[in-house]
Amino acid sequence: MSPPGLPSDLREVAAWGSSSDDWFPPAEIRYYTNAFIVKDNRILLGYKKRGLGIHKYNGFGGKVEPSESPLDAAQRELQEEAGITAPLAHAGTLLFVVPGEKWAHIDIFRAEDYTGAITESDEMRPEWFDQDNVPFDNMWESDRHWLPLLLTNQRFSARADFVKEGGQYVPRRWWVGISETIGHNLSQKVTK
Ligand SMILES: COc1nc(N)nc2c1ncn2[C@H]1C[C@H](O)[C@@H](COP(=O)(O)OP(=O)(O)OP(=O)(O)O)O1
Repeated sequence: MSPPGLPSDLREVAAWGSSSDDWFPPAEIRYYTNAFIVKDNRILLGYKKRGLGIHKYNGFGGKVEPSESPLDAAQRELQEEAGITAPLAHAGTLLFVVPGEKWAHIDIFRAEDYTGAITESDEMRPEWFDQDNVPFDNMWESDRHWLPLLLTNQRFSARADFVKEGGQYVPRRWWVGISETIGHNLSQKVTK
């Protein structure tokens, strides 16, 4: 069964953590984006130089600003952080849950092409990886369970609960499912 916060019609493809631990309780939601370029059997990742997820590889993204749609924000963040534009398509969603913090609802996008020159920014150092050599040991721990779905273009929805201990995020439980009906209205503006 899908964990709270995810659509109910999902088929489980990966789960980790003790089912005797409850999922953390609801909190206010903040919206984020994350965008990946997948081209010629390689994936473009960025090494995060500051902020949430510092020193990890990830897609390019950040907070959805008021009056932006998730797609607007994903395009803006990709340009700001990697210097490129791309025909982004929605690939999935990830709920990142930490007790005492707002829930991060992350809309994840992918594209198979881009325009512009890939450029390092203050926040990210872009780097290509072969699809069979993704640096999972230097990424968020739950990424290894949904990124293969992104690579094979299967839409997913996932939840990852972490706790913050000594300034570090430590995984507690995650769950990944797939469905044809995932997603919300991506043209809808975020109002807060
Ligand atoms: C398990 O949790 C997460 N996994 C992955 N793969 N990515 C995550 C997770 N939690 C958050 N993220 C992503 C979502 C965003 O793309 C970034 C965080 O965005 P940031 O805080 O850097 O937002 P900006 O608006 O760019 O920040 P500034 O205000 O510093 O410009 O991490």
